[in-house]
Amino acid sequence: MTVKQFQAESKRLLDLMVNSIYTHKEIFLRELISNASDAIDKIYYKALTDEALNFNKEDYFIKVEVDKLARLLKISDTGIGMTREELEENLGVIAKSGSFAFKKETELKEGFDIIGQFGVGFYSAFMVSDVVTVTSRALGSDEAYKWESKGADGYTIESCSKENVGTEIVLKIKENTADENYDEFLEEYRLKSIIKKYSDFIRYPIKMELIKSKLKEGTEQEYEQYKEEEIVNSMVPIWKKSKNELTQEDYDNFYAEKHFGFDKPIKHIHISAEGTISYKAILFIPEKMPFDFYTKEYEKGLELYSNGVLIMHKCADLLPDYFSFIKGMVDSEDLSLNISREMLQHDRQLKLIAKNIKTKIKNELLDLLKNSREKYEEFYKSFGRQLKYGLYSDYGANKKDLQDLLLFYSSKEKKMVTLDEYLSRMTEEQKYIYYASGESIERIDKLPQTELLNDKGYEILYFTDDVDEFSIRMLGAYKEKEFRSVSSGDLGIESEEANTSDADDQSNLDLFTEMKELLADKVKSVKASKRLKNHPVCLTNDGDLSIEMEKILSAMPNNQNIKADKVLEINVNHAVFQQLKEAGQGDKEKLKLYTNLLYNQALLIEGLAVEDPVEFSNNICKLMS
Ligand SMILES: Nc1ncnc2c1ncn2[C@@H]1O[C@H](COP(=O)(O)OP(=O)(O)OP(=O)(O)O)[C@@H](O)[C@H]1O
Repeated sequence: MTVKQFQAESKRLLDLMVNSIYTHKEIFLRELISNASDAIDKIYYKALTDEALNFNKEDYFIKVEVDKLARLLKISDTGIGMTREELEENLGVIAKSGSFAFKKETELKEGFDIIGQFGVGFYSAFMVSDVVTVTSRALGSDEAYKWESKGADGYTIESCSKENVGTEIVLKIKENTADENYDEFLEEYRLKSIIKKYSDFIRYPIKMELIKSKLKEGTEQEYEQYKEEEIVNSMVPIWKKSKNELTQEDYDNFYAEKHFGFDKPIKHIHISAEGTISYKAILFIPEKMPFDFYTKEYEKGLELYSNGVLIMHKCADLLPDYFSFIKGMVDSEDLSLNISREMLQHDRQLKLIAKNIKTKIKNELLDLLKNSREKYEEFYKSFGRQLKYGLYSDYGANKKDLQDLLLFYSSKEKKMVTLDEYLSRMTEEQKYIYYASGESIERIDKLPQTELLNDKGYEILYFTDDVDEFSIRMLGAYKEKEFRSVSSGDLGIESEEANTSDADDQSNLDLFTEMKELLADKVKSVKASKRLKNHPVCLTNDGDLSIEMEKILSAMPNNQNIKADKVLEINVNHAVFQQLKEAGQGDKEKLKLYTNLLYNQALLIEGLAVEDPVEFSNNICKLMS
């Protein structure tokens, strides 16, 4: 029998397969089952158009059988089969229109992960087997042919006999090597789990003979083994069912079965889109944060199916980072099974799907916020931070999409509020949306900087998350209202307060200049406060960087010691100020002591560390004695 040569392209691919060190070799089974399913589809469609043909669903199935001793794995189908010519054409020539050819030789040599990047169809069988034998009888033919190959050296074709129409692929599974275990592909239970994982939703039954054990009749402890044929796949994908056919439990089960999370999702989104793009998707909004969510290990993405066949476990391109918590799957008939990861990024269909999904998720979240506030707040506790990251990532490109999903604690309402709710309560003369940053609600409650605003009855949003201020800075304004920190130099309040009347008289200004000199570059200036009521001092900032941001930046690993420009504000109506004034008029030592004490108090209130605790404590003693 003459050995025929493969086409050059096919030979290259085969070489790669035979010598592959790819770690997910199990996908060969997905590829073969997918081909078998396609072959049954073809008969099915023929039957739809040809009255002479009857499609009897029970006659159509895929079967996976193992002969452990002989190291053989057989995948057979009752599909359309192949003629001799088709065997030559389909298996001797690489069918891919260029996905493979488009990679340059050099890239392939450098270990380009072709298998991971491309579904590779039939040839993937050579990753796990030494010899592949395909026996096929085409629909309408009495003859059958056997195609056989040991890999890149070529293949043979001869006629043979086969009882039924269809194709049988027998793989001679490789022997184990020091690094690779091939025996697993001869274990029924391993095969079953591979089928469940990748081909669960193939429309036709995938049958396997599984060894089971049962109690021997008449005994109480003796077991005997027997074989039983089982359909391994569930066949109908839940996403292809209509929404009214499904219960909440169905969705919850699907979530659990797919290992999307251990919690119960807060909401599912079942999409069935048709039109310019057609796809189906089931997405979940989880309730609890996965333990690794805010670590590098966490991988975002959705399962991607092409017409019921899983092509990618985590397709990251389907989700923007700020929705990285979303779990689920997408199935589209418009996507090729063999699309590469690289090509996916540029795939127009996929981009459209991703855009569509993004809008749907946003709308569902808005709906949750509007109609199930409690649930939304629960969700926000876990993932609000991610939404806020989304605000400032990509240079704020997504801020419009995300701004209405934000929640902050309100000084007035004593609960989480949206920016829109804040706006609805603003009075006409209120210029800005005010916020205060701090470690916790309790701490912010006590911040002296909030006194004036509270007095005026203005609502303050509390920023307790370290991303808050950064993301709000990116947002800049909400519906044309700018944000303003309670610590910022200008609060935009026309001061009709009497307490500032003598604040700027010359003697005070001289005193402040002197205090500034004593504090040197610790502060940018010392001045009379317009915002303090009961507290003697506070720190505010002059410039873009707030004190809160300074704290966050200095806690980062690559701390560059960036400092906010601090202003020490003094309450000129406070009893302490009189003492300070008196000290300033002659007792320089006392002025130094008071200035230091006040400055350190302001640091403590702000949650900043006192620079020299020993000196601070000595100063208190000095004051007492
Ligand atoms: N079990 C089968 N029954 C009938 N024809 C088959 C079978 N397996 C493979 N073929 C034929 O061989 C061709 C090549 O298969 P291969 O898996 O390499 O690529 P493909 O299936 O065309 O591509 P894709 O995997 O992207 O669908 C198929 O298109 C099909 O015509």
